[in-house]
Amino acid sequence: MTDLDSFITGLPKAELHLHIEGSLEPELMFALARRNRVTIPYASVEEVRAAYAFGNLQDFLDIYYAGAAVLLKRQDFHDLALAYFDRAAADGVVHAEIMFDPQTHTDRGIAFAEVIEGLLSAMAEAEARHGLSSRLILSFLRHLSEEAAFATLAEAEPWLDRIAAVGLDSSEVGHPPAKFARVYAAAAAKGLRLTAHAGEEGPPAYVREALDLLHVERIDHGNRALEDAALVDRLAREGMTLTVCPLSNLKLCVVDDLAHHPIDTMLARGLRATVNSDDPAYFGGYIADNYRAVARARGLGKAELATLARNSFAGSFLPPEVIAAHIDRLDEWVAAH
Ligand code: HPA
Ligand SMILES: [Zn+2]
Repeated sequence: MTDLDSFITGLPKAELHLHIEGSLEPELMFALARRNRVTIPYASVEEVRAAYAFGNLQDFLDIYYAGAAVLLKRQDFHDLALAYFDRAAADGVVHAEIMFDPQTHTDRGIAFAEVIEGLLSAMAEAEARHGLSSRLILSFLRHLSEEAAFATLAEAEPWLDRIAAVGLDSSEVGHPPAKFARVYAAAAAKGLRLTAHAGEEGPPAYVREALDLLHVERIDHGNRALEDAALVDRLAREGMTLTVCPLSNLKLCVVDDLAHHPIDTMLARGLRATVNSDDPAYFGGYIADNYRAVARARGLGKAELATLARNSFAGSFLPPEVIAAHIDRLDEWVAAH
């Protein structure tokens, strides 16, 4: 390991953009298919990995939703999330805010309780095992209706004290944030924090809608905001966090080459960018792999990497005093390395 590799692994960091269903490794997919007697359209782990070549977001989503079919029981969601937390802890993650897509499961007849109780028990175990804190982000599937999102929010009611925020994911183009303005207002009224995917494939106007109509506190991805200079100035002025996912951007053809990834441009323009893994089992790397990939491709040094990690705590949904303590510890760690 080079000095920069071990700096990246050891750097205390938060992960803010992670779909727990996207952390389903092919090995676990096979194990759960066997355990639950679910048929999957692959003969081997190698065949699964070979299928992970995507031309765009929808290519990926089709395979990602199909993979989730092996998740049936509380224990499955627990095993899935604990495997992620073990892997994240090894990458220096001390806090993770994980998204889950209830509709992917409830639409298959799985009870909301099975999904969330499995995730919550893994979160408790991760805290005990690694000292890794975590929060849940309930994400609405934007290709489904406003009515379906409202129904999902209603199903979540008994667990609202254990859900930090709502998010918005799935097929972006054709499903603008405006479609969910009323759902987001209802979520905010229930005390939930707000984030949404915007500007991954969708235009800068979707990022503006997320700000103006959803009143989000962070933007997931946000790459295409860079096409609009006035929007960039606004995001910088408002200190908006962008949860950027470099290997995802490469695999989903949001960038053609990591050598052209805009992460350092974002920092240079004063944007509060962070680095995250999105769907690590599908995109070829966990969070430290993402830091390493952009560090190599864009020549980032320790100071920029520390800024990305500092931004990850600053943009989290933790209370201000907890954020301040994380940043103090990070700064001490950086000074010693
Ligand atoms: O990167 C993503 N974009 C939109 N929806 C998603 N669901 C999982 N990952 C993603
Ligand atoms: Zn995402």
